[in-house]
Amino acid sequence: MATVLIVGKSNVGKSTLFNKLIGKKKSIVDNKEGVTRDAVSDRVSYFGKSFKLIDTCGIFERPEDIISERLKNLTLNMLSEGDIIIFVVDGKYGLTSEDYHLADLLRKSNSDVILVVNKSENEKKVFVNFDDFYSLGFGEPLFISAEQGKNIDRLIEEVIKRLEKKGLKLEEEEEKDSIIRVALIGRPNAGKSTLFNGILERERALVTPIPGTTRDAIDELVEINGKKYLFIDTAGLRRKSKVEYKSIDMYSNVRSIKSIELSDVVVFVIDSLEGITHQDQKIAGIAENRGKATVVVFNKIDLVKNFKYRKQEFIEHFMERLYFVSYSPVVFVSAQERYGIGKLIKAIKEAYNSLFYRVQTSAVNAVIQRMIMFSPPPRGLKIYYGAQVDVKPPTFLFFTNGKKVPEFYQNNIRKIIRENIYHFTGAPIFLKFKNRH
Ligand SMILES: Nc1nc2c(ncn2[C@@H]2O[C@H](COP(=O)(O)OP(=O)(O)OP(=O)(O)O)[C@@H](O)[C@H]2O)c(=O)[nH]1
Ligand SMILES: Nc1nc2c(ncn2[C@@H]2O[C@H](COP(=O)(O)OP(=O)(O)OP(=O)(O)O)[C@@H](O)[C@H]2O)c(=O)[nH]1
Repeated sequence: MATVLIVGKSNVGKSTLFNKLIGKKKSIVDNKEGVTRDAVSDRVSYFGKSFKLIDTCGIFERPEDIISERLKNLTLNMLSEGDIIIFVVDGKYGLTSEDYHLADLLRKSNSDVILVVNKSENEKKVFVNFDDFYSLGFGEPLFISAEQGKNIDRLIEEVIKRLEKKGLKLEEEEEKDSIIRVALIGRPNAGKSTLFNGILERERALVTPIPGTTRDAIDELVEINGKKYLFIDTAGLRRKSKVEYKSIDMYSNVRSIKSIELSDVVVFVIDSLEGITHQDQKIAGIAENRGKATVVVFNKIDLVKNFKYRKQEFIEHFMERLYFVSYSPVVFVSAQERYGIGKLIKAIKEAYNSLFYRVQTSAVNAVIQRMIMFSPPPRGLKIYYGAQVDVKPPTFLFFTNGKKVPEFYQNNIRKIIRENIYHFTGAPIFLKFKNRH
């Protein structure tokens, strides 16, 4: 993967910039000098393109400081690893000998350098030192404010332009790993244990128990047809001693939410005789919110009289109560009679694959343009173009004129994507909007 390093003396805002570029909080930001101790690395994703970003530890001027010396050597070794170096200087306090020293090193190492003047929210102040920045010898500097997000997109675009000019491939690969993490969630007595045991038995699965993240949780790695599934928090499910675990907290919010967080696919087990409750709705909402794939299981269909003729009723019940995850596959099962289990496994796999599916930018824009024509956005709102920018969950970014996009129109966009490009069965679609200017 193409690699970009952030280099600069202490306290110029490297960690702040790193966080801004990756969009998460990862390195520690502190206004004491030398707080960033180790190099941190992560991926920057931008319109389906990505590169690896490394926040280097600071280079310090005092050779008598042993730790700093070690860090300095580390950084020097790293310079050779970077395809591009983002050299950060401080626009608020201007240049010091450290910056010139570092510039020398960078020139000697033949690195491709983008000079970035951070803390440039106050342009007047910056302009006092304008010539100084040129004198570093890296051409025209880019003035940014990591803290306020100013010119961050321009910086990313410049990085991408230069990386591509070097012939480096930036198209994102799928980041699927080989294990599908599954949580079985449902009210007490819905039949989760019976279902889990049914899966193990019916699929003649290979099972490896793994201690989970909470003290009394057990995750189990199950291999079905050569594919690995990690079932999250099966402590209450496997060999249930009814007295020990019965009902107490398998549906307590905290425990369910924890399981949801750890999983890729959430399987909602519903007792067909009881139907979907308010609690089920709440938990499904949480799963959707966290970007998890969902599968809905109506269990105990052996107890439903005339089930064959009543299937549609259940579907309608699902659409009414769980309309916000209406993209989920619905599977009818009798855990006790081991019926429907193969279909359930297929649905889990499909939902998981949807999480990672990527559609083409041209397709997104074609359908969005049509949508704008036939069902125009509310007055004052303009949507220009967009692209899928991420997976897990599939996330789309649209450029607008900055007007708020109402919820109903966002739902229209999702619907249009599902109906005309890819259905993303089981996966939520996240939307982001950005002012073009
Ligand atoms: N005014 C202003 N301050 C900033 C900006 N970016 C970062 N800072 C501040 O500068 C200080 C240093 O930021 P860091 O991101 O920790 O700097 P660093 O280069 O990683 O520092 P070391 O850990 O010492 O290497 C913090 O107090 C930040 O809040 C900016 O764009 N404008
Ligand atoms: N008839 C019928 N009974 C079922 C089915 N699935 C589960 N049951 C019964 O429903 C009861 C509850 O099943 P469990 O598997 O213990 O349910 P659970 O969701 O694990 O329950 P908690 O541990 O309380 O959360 C048991 O008596 C099961 O035998 C089914 O498909 N059909």
